[in-house]
Amino acid sequence: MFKVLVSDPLSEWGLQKLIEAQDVQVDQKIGLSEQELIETISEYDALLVRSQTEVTAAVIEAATRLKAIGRAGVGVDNIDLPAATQKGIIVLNAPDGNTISTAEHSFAMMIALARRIPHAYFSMMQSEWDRKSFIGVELNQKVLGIIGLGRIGAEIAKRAKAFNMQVVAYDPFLTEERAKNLGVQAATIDELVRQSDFITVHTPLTKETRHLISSREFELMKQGARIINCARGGIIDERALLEALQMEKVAGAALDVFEVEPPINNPLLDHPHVIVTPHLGASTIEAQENVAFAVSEEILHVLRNEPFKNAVNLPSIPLNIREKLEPYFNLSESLGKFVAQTASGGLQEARVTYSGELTEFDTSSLSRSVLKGILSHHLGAGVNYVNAPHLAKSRGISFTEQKSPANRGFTNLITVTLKTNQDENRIAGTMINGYGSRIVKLDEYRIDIQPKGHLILIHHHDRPGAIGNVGALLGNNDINIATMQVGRRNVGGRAIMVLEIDRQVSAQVLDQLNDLSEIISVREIDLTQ
Ligand SMILES: NC(=O)C1=CN([C@@H]2O[C@H](COP(=O)(O)OP(=O)(O)OC[C@H]3O[C@@H](n4cnc5c(N)ncnc54)[C@H](O)[C@@H]3O)[C@@H](O)[C@H]2O)C=CC1
Ligand SMILES: O=C(O)C(=O)COP(=O)(O)O
Repeated sequence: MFKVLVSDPLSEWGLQKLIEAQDVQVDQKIGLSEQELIETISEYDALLVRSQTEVTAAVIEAATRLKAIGRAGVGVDNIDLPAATQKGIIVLNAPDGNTISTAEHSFAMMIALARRIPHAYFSMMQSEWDRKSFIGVELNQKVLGIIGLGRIGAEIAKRAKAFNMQVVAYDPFLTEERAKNLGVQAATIDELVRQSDFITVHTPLTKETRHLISSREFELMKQGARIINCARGGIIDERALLEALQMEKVAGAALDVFEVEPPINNPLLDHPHVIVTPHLGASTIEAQENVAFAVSEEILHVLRNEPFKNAVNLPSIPLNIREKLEPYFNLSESLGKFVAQTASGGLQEARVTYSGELTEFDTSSLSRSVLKGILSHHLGAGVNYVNAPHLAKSRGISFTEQKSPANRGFTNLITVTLKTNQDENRIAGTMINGYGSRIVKLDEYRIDIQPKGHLILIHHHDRPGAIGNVGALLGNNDINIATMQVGRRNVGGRAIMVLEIDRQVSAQVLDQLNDLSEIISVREIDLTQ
């Protein structure tokens, strides 16, 4: 039974799939302190949060069985991603579910700011009828600067066009084609800041975007510009914003998010030209159902070892590519496991080479599988797709991937070379239509074996009787040989045998094999897990 902890308020409807799953127990414990979370997290296989729960390094450290953290929303800045990645915990989000709600909220904030609706409402609540103090401005024909033209930014752009605004956008990943399709003018951040009457930010909060709008940018702005932040507190420098408001450089600001939430003693809240909401961008019935449903599904997939899509600490693979690569995952991992078991000494370098049709794809996910296979031989079950690159790096193992046009007669080929401080070993495998995966090369020897089960790899001298002696010895020890492959380069030279056997052999039998004449070395290869 998997145990899932929900530590922020999530839509009950959205959670249904998880609650109804026979193999899952869901506990909802809302508003836990960091200490309480640390004390309880070791019971859980998955944790589901929104933006309130701070999933700190200390929480992750205490999470001994956690496989996944699900974020019912977009921003994952409340989760210590490096700590999760290092521990091999998959962090998932629900990036599409709250786009429209947040875009609509940003637009609502822009209009409320332009027409001073909250101030007018507050005045009427004081029994006033003041029609002079709340003169606003139109959006019509104004320039809207959008910083971060992702999902939400793009929805804002569409709506702004309907209001007859001229839209300029800054996003380092904005292509000319996308700008054209959305009818926006691409600009640098300085150009955007200089031209815009309204500026709205829609980037994630990262090292690069922290204080993206600060004193320098406020100085460049048009007199009387208006600012909207419904993305993350900290993208706009709050101190610089307050100064710009006090100097009347900025005519108003609409804020849904703050550097510290909830904001305590934040002077911006007392400024007459600031309007605020308590991080409500995603707070609609629709968005909450969407994100809770999406993240519940993803958590179920991770727990049940099924494919999932929205991991933020794993490279994302488009569905059509994933379908093409799917058959290669087991092969890649088995090649890694196999070659690691043939090596002696400390690992130094691993290289994966893709040939044939595989050169057309982004194969980084397959490389992760190879690396997982290699490292799991040494480091056990703690290695997974998420932390394998980190573990290799932290142990000084260099890991490279390359593509080679030479396919050596195979329509696809994955070759793994593993270098240690004592030797270098190479293995190659392929997928054959209708036959599945095969290991086709070990160092310089051509072979043909299925990468599965218990295997014995023997290096020997190619002399009469060598193979018979091995067969007899295993037979005498009641070990059945399912298949056997022999490879040699020249008659009477060095050769290899790969035997598939029905069960694990004892160390004693391996020693006896080693002692047979003509045998150079014996290795047991376990590909059962
Ligand atoms: N107030 C709320 O309740 C909500 C806030 N958000 C916030 O909105 C942000 C945006 O969400 P989406 O549009 O769904 O994400 P997205 O990933 O689709 O878009 C983010 C865009 O920012 C761009 N970007 C990254 N670094 C940049 C930089 N230095 N300068 C300019 N652009 C940069 C990216 O290229 C991307 O196009 C989220 O990261 C989240 O923090 C999201 C949902 C609800
Ligand atoms: O999805 C996001 O990034 C949000 O900021 C929404 O936050 P929330 O889930 O409403 O706490």
